[in-house]
Amino acid sequence: MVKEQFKELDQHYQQVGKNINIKEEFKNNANRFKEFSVETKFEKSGLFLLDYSKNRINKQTMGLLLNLIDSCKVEQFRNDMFQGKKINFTEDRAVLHTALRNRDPNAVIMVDGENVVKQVRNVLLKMRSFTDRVRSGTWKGYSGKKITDVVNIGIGGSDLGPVMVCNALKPYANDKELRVHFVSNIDGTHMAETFKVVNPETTLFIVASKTFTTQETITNALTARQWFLSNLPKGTDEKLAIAQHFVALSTNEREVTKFGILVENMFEFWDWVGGRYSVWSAIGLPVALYIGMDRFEEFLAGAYEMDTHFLLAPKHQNLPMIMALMGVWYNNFFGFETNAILPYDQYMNRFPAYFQQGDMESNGKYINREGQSVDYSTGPIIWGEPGTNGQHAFYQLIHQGRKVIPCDFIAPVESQNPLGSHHPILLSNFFAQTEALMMGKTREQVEAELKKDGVSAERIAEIAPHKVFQGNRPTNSIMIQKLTPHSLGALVALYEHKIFVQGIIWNINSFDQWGVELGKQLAKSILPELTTPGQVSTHDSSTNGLINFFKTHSKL
Ligand SMILES: O=P(O)(O)OC[C@H]1O[C@@](O)(CO)[C@@H](O)[C@@H]1O
Repeated sequence: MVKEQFKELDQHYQQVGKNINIKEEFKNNANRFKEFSVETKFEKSGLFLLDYSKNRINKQTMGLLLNLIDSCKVEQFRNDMFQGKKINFTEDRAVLHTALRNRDPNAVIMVDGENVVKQVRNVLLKMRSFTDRVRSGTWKGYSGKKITDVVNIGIGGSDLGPVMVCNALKPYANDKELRVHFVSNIDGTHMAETFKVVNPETTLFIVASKTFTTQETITNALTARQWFLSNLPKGTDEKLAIAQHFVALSTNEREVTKFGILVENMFEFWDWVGGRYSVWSAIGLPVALYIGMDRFEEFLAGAYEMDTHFLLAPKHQNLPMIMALMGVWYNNFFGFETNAILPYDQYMNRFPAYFQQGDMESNGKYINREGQSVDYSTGPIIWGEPGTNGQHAFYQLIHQGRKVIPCDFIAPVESQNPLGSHHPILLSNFFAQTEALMMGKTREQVEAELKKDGVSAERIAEIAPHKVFQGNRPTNSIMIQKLTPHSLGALVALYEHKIFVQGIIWNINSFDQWGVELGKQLAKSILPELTTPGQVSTHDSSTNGLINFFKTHSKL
């Protein structure tokens, strides 16, 4: 049964859509690029070009896809989100990561009778004062030395965002002055390797956890505190030392205090900030420490520009809506189940990973807003690596595999490191890959090339089929002027709103994450079994077998 709003599109897909050949579409329409691309210039985030012409669409397709925006009431839900309505209905929460970056001095966004914008701005002021003190050396460690290293202890949205942004905005930092390190995995290696490279005297630990109950984070934080205290010179005031070297980012003051971090060293955020949407909040403190508060606020401002675009741009020129509709077209009609994000910028090396959580934790669901199981596909599998590296790893499958992978190619016009001919070479690959994926290479072209190279007819007959590229492989190309705090903020917000639009079209709640609970629950019951004597028989034979293999051979 096709979702009611998909009916017309499904007809179009069956009659026309599934046979669209992009190369043919270009041949028959010299204006195709113009008609299926959006170029916009943001005041601060600069130029943005979305070229979606290399997709399996024609004008009729786009018209029908755009109808989904109306038939699924996307704009109504969007306005509800921005206004603080509790659209996260399973947790009875508003969804207001947009409030965190709202730059309108007169903004009023009410949640439970409070103007949340005031709270947001108070925390930003506190972050600014703190980062200024740490970066200037006014904030000292227990031995009177300035902070040289920040260790952010967090996982999921309390890690991936700061990691991605610090990597992407490294040109705006000064590693000689202040380095940031990230510990997320409960695997002791993560903490142990970090201890090797930081000096407790000059290290600031940030315990980042929205709930302040996440097992990995609290365990890592306790280990860090123990390591820190064990390195304190005899007679040092431990409470004072903790106060100088540990801060918390959380919504949970009670647990923060219980851990031993002073309330004045806690940077708060709120339950209407989803973990995977929290980099704009106090969770962004490591970013602000690394690149400075001014740059962090530029990052916020870039996102605010994209928010405004999302609110005001007509749907046929609305970047998040178009990106979302391309994804729905492939996910729900072609059955292409993954989406590769391929940034041609080494600084964006953690961008795909960031949106693995952002997208898959938002839309990896099967129950709709009415509590029923849906019978259509929802969130895609998100993956990707920077270009050109991916070309030497998985592009074989993207070009000639049986699975079609819709890809987002992203590149800056300007490099942060204009070294020799590197950037033109990088961009020549960026341009070539989407052309090759779309055009392919016919058998005739392959044979003509081989013949020209003097290859024997017999060898041509043998090798030619392997060198044919079917083409018609869909891609989006996004070009920005340069990777800056502004443009990165806008780009991240673009993807956030793409995810939002798809979730509304799929009629699911993109803002809870009940699916992460069962594993945690079972892990909690297994943990004590690993250290109590004797064999385990409380599980299925596989889990019992695995646990007992571990217990037999472990030195624990
Ligand atoms: O910030 P915290 O509360 O420690 O949660 C960390 C991460 O854990 C989750 O899997 C939820 O449990 C992600 O949604 C979240 O970003």
